[in-house]
Amino acid sequence: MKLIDLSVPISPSIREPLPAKIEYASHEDGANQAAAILGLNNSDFPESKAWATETVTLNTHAGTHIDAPWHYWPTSEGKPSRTIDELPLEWFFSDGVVLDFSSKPPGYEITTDDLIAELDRIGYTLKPLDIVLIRSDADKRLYHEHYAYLHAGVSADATVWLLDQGIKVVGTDGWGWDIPLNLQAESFKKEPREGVLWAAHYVGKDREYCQIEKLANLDRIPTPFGFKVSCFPVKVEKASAGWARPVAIVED
Ligand SMILES: N[C@@H](CC(=O)c1ccccc1NC=O)C(=O)O
Repeated sequence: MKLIDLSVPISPSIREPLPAKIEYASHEDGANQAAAILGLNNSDFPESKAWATETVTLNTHAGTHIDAPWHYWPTSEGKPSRTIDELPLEWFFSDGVVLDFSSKPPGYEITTDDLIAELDRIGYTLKPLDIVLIRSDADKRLYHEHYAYLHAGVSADATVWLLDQGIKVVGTDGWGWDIPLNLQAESFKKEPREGVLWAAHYVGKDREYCQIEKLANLDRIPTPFGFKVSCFPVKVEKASAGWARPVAIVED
């Protein structure tokens, strides 16, 4: 069995609007802290060393994470949208499928026809609860200053089509599921109209689903299907997303 890490690190080096902040406390800092809490001297600990810890300030959408329906809109399918802590675990451990759009340029909008053509090419028919992973190789540009703008996105129609196949969890190795936000804004400013800004995300108003953003290493999964994906989100109370460490599980 082979396990493939599909996550990016939580790192301040990734250029995001709200990047991660990590304050590292050394073993010496830990001895000082423990001494203060316990009424001891730091020198009471061996070599004045105790716990190393980190304090992380992190938006729920920074790093590899899973969006909950609440992220998209206050309601979904006519009910209050579910938050990340309310979703069934069964959605996050299932058969995986990689659809390869790495030959498409950054900013390309993937259509329903593109999805159907790629499924045809790999010879696979989607079934309910498959986890569909969109590969654009944007993770290879993870430390680029414009990383957030350098992926192929999925159109609203194509998103609806995936959900029509019974899919509940989709994923992308790009910064976002939609085409890059700068292209959405440009198009809207040229001709203000509905269906341009965050179009695919808003599909979640009518159809309950989750999307994994900022995946990595989809190119390392040896087969387009015939593997499992484990991607349990961290249970952040009442939150619009939870971080995850998705893994592809490939049997020998
Ligand atoms: N990728 C998400 C948004 C996102 O990641 C985000 C949204 C608001 C504030 C911070 C975010 N991520 C990290 O800074 C999107 O495409 O909408």
